[in-house]
Amino acid sequence: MTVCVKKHTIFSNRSQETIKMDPSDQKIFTVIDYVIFAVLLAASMGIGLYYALSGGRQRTTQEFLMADRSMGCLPVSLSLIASFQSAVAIIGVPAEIYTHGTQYWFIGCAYILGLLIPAHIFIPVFYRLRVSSAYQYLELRFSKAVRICGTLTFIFQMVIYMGVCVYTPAFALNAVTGFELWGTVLATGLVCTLYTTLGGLKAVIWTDVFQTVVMFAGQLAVIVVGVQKTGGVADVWRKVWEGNRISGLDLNPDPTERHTFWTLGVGGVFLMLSLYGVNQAQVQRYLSSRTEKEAVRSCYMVFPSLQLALALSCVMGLVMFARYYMFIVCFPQMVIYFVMDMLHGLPGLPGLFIACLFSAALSTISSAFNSLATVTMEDLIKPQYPAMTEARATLLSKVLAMSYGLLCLAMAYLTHLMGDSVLQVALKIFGMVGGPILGLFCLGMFFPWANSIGALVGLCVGLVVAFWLGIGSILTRSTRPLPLECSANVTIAIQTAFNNITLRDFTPCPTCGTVDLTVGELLYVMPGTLYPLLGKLFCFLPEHLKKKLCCVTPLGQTVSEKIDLIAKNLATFIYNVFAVE
Ligand SMILES: CC(C)(CO)[C@@H](O)C(=O)NCCC(=O)O
Ligand code: NA
Repeated sequence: MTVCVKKHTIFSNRSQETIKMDPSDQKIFTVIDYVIFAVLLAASMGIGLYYALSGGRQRTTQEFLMADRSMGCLPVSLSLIASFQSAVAIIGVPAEIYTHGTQYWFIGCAYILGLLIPAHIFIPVFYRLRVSSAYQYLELRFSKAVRICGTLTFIFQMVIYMGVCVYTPAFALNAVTGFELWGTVLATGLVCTLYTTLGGLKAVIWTDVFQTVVMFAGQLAVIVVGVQKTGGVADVWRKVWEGNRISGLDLNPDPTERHTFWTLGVGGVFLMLSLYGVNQAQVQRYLSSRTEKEAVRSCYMVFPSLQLALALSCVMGLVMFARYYMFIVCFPQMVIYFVMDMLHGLPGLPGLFIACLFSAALSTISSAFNSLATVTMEDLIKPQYPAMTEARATLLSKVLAMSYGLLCLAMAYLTHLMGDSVLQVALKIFGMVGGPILGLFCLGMFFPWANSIGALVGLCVGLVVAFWLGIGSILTRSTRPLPLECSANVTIAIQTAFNNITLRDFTPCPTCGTVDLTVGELLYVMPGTLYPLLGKLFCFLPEHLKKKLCCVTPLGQTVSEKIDLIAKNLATFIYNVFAVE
C-alpha cells in the first residue's frame, strides 16, 4: 500500500476529510478484527454482569456508587489512569510529537508534584471526612450554596467531555477507514451504559483494569510493527534526529509560547491536580479504597503507569515521523492512517488497535456515568429527600447512571451536528471549567479565612475569566491550549480579595478553630476541612507557634473532640460579641 494522500492535502489543514485509505485496500479489517472488537465489548459486558450477580448484588448505594469501600490499590491505580486517558490523547499526542517534536514529553515532570500533592493533601482530607462526593466537602467547609454550584459546574464539564470522548475515535476511524460511524458510537455507548448500570463502581473499576491492559497492548503493537517496517530502531532514531524532532528543554518564560518547560511543568501540575486531585471520578476511586494507605499507594502506583502511557504515545509519534517525515504537518486522523498503514495485512492487529482506541473511550465514559450519577444522587437528590429508603436510592442511582449513558449518546450526536471545529472547543471547555473548580477546593483547604461568599464570587469570576481566555484563544487561533492554571489562580485571587472586603472580624480562637464574622453570617470552619499548609511548611517551628500560624486543628479527630471544639468556638464567639459591647 502506498500513501495515497496528495501532498497538498497534507500541507493544508482544511482538507482533512480527503485523507482516506486507498479504496483497493478497503479490506484492512478481516473477520478476526471484528471479532476482537466484539470480544472487548462482550468482556466488558461480562464484568458488568458478574458484579450485578455477585457480592451484594448492587442492592445498596454504598456498593453501587462506592464499591463497598473495599478496593485494593492495584485495580484502583489502573482505573485512575484509565479515567482520563481518553482516545483523544491516544491519537492527539502522536500527532503533536510528529509536528512539534518531543517537547510535550516534558509534561511527565509534572506527574511528580501532580500526584504527590493529591496523595498527601487531597486524599487525607477527603478520606478522613468520609464523604461520598467531593462536593460534600464544599458544604462542610463553606455552605450548601457552594456545594450546589460546584456540583452543577462539574456536571456541565463532564457532560460535554463524555460526548467528545465517544464521538472522536469513531469519527476519526470512520473518516480514514470507513469503519461504521454510528454503529460504533451506539455499540460502545450502549454497552458502556449497560455495564455501568448493572455492575456499579466495581464493574467500572475492573473493566478499567482490563481496558488499560488492552490500551497498552494496542499501542505497543503499533510501535513494534512500526519500528520493524521503518527499518529498525537505529533507522528510526537517525530520521527523527535528522528531522529535528528530539527537543531539548525549552526554558523560554513567555507564557503564550506553545510548549515550554514552564507551560508544561507548571501548567501540567495544575492539569494533574484538577484531574487527579479534585475531580469526582478520581476522588470516588480514592474513597472506594479499603484504607487511606491503600488510596495513597494507588496514587503512587499511577506514576510509573502514566509515564509508560506517555512514553508509548510519544514513541508512536516518533515512529510515525520516521515513516512520513517528508510531510510537515500531521493531524489526528493521520495517526489512524499510519496505524492502519502499519498493521494491515496482519490479521487481528488492526482489531487490537481498534480495541485499544475504544478501551480508552469506554473507560473514560464509564467513569463519567458513574461519577455523574454519584454527584446527582449525593449532592442534588439526597439532601432534598433525607428520608429516602436505601432500596429506592439505589434504584434511582441506577436510573441516573443509565440516563447519563443515554445523554452521552445525545451529546455525541450534538457534537456531530455542530461539526469538526466544535471538538476543539468542547475539549477546551473541559480544561477551562477544571481551573475554577480546582481553585474552589484549594481555597477551602489552604485559606482558613476564606468564606462562602468569597468562594461563590470567585467561582463565577473564575469561570468568566476562563471562558474569556479560552474563547479568546480560539478566536485568535493562539496555540496555547489550556488556560487552566491561569483561571485557577484568578479564582483564588478573586476569592481571597473578596474575603478581605467581607471579613469584618477574624478571630483565631484559643483552640485554633476559626470564627469568621461575615456580612450577617457566622461561619464556623469545620475541623478536618482545612489543610495546615503553613504549619507543614514551617514544621521546624515550635508547636504553639505552628498552631497560631495555621489556625487549624489537626486532621482526624474523634466526634466528641469535634463537638467539644464547636462548643468552645461558639463560646469564644459569644464572648467576643459581648466583650465588644
Ligand atoms: C492526564 C494527562 C495529562 C496525562 O498525560 C493526559 O492524559 C490528559 O491530558 N488527559 C485529559 C484529556 C484526555 O485524554 O481526554
Ligand atoms: Na479512558
